[in-house]
Amino acid sequence: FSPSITTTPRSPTLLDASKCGNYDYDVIIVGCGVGGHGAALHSRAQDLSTAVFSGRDVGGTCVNRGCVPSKALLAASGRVREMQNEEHLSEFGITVEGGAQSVKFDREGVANHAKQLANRVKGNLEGSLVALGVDIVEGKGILTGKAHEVKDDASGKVYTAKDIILAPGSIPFVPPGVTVDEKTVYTSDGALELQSIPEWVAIIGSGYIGLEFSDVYTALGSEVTFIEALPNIMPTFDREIAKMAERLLIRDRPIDYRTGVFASEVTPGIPGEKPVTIKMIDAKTKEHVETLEVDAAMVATGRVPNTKDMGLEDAGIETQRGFIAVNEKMQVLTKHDGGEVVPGLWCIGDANGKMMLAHAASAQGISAIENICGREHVVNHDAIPAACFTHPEIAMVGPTEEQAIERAAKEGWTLGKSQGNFRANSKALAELEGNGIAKVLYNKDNGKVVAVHIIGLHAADLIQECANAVAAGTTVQELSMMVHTHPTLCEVLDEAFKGAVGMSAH
Ligand SMILES: Cc1cc2nc3c(=O)[nH]c(=O)nc-3n(C[C@H](O)[C@H](O)[C@H](O)COP(=O)(O)OP(=O)(O)OC[C@H]3O[C@@H](n4cnc5c(N)ncnc54)[C@H](O)[C@@H]3O)c2cc1C
Ligand SMILES: NC(=O)c1ccc[n+]([C@@H]2O[C@H](COP(=O)([O-])OP(=O)(O)OC[C@H]3O[C@@H](n4cnc5c(N)ncnc54)[C@H](O)[C@@H]3O)[C@@H](O)[C@H]2O)c1
Repeated sequence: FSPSITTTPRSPTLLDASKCGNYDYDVIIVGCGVGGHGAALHSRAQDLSTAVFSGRDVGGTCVNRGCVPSKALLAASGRVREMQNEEHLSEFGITVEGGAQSVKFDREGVANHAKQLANRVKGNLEGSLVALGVDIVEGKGILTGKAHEVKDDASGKVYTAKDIILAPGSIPFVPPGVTVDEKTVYTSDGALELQSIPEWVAIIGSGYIGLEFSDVYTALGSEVTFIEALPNIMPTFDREIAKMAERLLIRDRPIDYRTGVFASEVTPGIPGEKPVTIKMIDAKTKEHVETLEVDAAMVATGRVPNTKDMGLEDAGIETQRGFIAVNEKMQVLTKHDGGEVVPGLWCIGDANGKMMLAHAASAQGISAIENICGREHVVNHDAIPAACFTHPEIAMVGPTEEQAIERAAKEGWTLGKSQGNFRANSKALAELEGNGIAKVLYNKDNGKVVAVHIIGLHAADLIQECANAVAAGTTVQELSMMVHTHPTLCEVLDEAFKGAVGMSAH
């Protein structure tokens, strides 16, 4: 996540709050993750006096314990995988003296790369806030129960603002019965420190986090067993893509899995002395099915909002499993069903549960500020892309094919489908990465792109063109006439767009 500074730096704002009348600030933001940071930058760009409560955690999950360090681990481990793959190297005509297996890595060095990158991005983030004149309050912000007020839990000082944006983010969800010691049984928080590379690690949950870490672990030499509660592995992904991912990311690697089972009891071990034990029960019958003894277990079973102890009850706000209800404009509602708008209170990012992605949090922050400024704005969540940074990557925008079929039937339009292939793409073949597809789903009646799912080299970068198309309502007819650079991976999409209108790509 790279912060962009878009306005002229100003001096601190506390004393020159010009628009906020009787308040200390125009806007106070509680939480300084990417959501809070995005909101703060946009708030200053509108010349609003702005303060952020950071809870001593500038950058939040994404920068310190999420996107940034995990991508550093994936980058380093991906290189190890590639350089140790003798067959792959020999196809390029490359040999490594002493054999590809002589390529070594240093666990601490890899871990340091992740840590240093996180610190660097955190510093950049903090620097951008300071340069723009955002006041940073280091403590935690707690609603006092009186409108427009936030208390600093460290000093007890109360600050006021015309508008308050809650951006407290999320923390790992640990299912009941699972004991985490962050050494042998850990969440992503512990895993990112890469304290060890276990010989055999069980990963509980086959979502984004589980998949990305299976990529890191297998590249660094571990064997992985997935434990997934739902009947399919990778249950939240488009089925066709998940099947292909199973071939590319699971079957060819030292990975096996159990599906339809809950990890009901997980007990930490002692490295080198006592294994981690994992009792599994059938997801339907709840009967014990198996007990595994492994070197380590990673808990990747989703995330829950970090909204405890921030004074929500005192402010008359009822949460659902901790999630704060918001309307389309990001205004906080008193409750999830039939709640009323709480004036001057907004919630963005993971805590509102709309979409747990860094760029979604930031986009919601910008949107909230637009609405605060009186310019009505609604984020189109259907046009927000997502990516899983495995090797190869998986990326998508819009509903899965299964969801799109349902949507088309319900709304009465015809679903079209067209595919581009990496195996026919010159750039992919030059990289010896011919595995993968790009699937474009569109509305046959008006030509508009509904969703795109890609698995293949640099899918995370390729998806942006598709997200822009969904956002702008571009049709496959228009896309098929747009010129794509040759030779690039973008031509995989060109093939799919052209295929949708009966043209053939070169
Ligand atoms: C391992 C991992 C990898 C990920 N990879 C990606 C990825 O590649 N791409 C992607 O888009 N997303 C990724 N995510 C998800 C992404 O990190 C989150 O969606 C994003 O961080 C949400 O931003 P946020 O601002 O809502 O919350 P957070 O980043 O969680 O920030 C909230 C901040 O508020 C602070 N806070 C909480 N309460 C208070 C309070 N009362 N007062 C002051 N401060 C408070 C918290 O300490 C935290 O610093 C990943 C997550 C994980 C765990
Ligand atoms: N690249 C990215 O964009 C990225 C990367 C990592 C995380 N994230 C975000 O972080 C959030 C959390 O990721 P995640 O992978 O933890 O959650 P997830 O919701 O993607 O996947 C969790 C999986 O765990 C399974 N599960 C839950 N309880 C279980 C149990 N007791 N036993 C066995 N399986 C169980 C679920 O069925 C599900 O498949 C996601 O919402 C994602 O948006 C994004």
